[in-house]
Amino acid sequence: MEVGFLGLGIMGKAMSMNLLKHGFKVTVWNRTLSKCDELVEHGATVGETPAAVVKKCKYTIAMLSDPAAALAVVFEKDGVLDGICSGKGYIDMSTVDDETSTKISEAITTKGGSFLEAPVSGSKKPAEDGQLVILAAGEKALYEEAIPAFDIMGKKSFFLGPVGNGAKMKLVVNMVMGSMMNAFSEGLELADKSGLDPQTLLAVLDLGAISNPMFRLKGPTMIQGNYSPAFPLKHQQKDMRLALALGDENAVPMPVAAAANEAFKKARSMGLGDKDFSAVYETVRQFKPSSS
Ligand SMILES: NC(=O)C1=CN([C@@H]2O[C@H](COP(=O)(O)OP(=O)(O)OC[C@H]3O[C@@H](n4cnc5c(N)ncnc54)[C@H](OP(=O)(O)O)[C@@H]3O)[C@@H](O)[C@H]2O)C=CC1
Ligand SMILES: O=CCCC(=O)O
Repeated sequence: MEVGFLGLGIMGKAMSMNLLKHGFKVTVWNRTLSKCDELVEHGATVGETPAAVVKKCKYTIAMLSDPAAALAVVFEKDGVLDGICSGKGYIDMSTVDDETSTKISEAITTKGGSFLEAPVSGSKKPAEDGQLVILAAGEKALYEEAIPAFDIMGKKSFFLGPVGNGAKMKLVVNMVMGSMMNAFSEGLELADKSGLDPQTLLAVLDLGAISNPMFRLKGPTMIQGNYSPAFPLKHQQKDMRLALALGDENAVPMPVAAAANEAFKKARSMGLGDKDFSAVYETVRQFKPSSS
């Protein structure tokens, strides 16, 4: 099977590499061209523009940073729309809002192509290991055709109905995750400042009702102050912002998520946007009294 892949950041690189390793023919494109090199070493070919990739491949997947990037790659000159036509499928796996996804879907289908949104749960390591959770919505026939690729990239795929439902599900999940990360950061700091060993807190949390993979994975590195990016903080803040907008639209009060968003914004203002989202811990760590 031949697929195109647009966007070779942390996630796109791992996902396209997995497709290559499992025998797919992959044509890649990335705005910063040099990021294609490693994929080429593993057998990928490079398309000069998104349009060139779409013209070459029956199916094209995108994994881009945010709504602005997802829209630019489709609508700008030599973008996806310049290559799409009947018989071709476009699958956007970026985390965006439902309005962005709907705009892209309408443009693709107007030109005769088919569209699926398919954002993912799971980060760098699950992407490398083919263990993502895929939250697809849009054209059911394209979903079924994409299953061989989804089965390589993920451990479970959901089909959630019309375009927008995948984007919304992803934003709800990441809103919960971002709120949890802030509560966890405060807990680590509270343990430390009140004379407890944060490592013991991790052991206690892991044995109780709120044990979860995120605390288990991120706790030890947060205590070390190691924020090597798996999920960049700027993207988590984008997801909180988009989830809060969804809350506005549906009149859902979300005071916890709003506070978490402020903490991520604070972290960005501290220059932590490209660090892992767990670096939000630094927003509570920095307020420790200098005498302590
Ligand atoms: N990292 C994670 O754990 C997860 C991330 N996600 C989501 O997946 C998406 C990608 O995340 P991730 O790989 O971490 O992000 P990265 O920041 O590592 O990569 C972003 C990609 O988007 C491209 N890009 C940004 N702006 C533009 C633009 N204007 N035009 C064209 N290309 C652009 C970048 O190109 P360039 O290299 O040129 O900058 C790069 O390929 C995001 O929506 C994120 O929220 C979802 C699940 C987990
Ligand atoms: O969008 C990023 C999600 C990260 C994760 O699910 O671990």
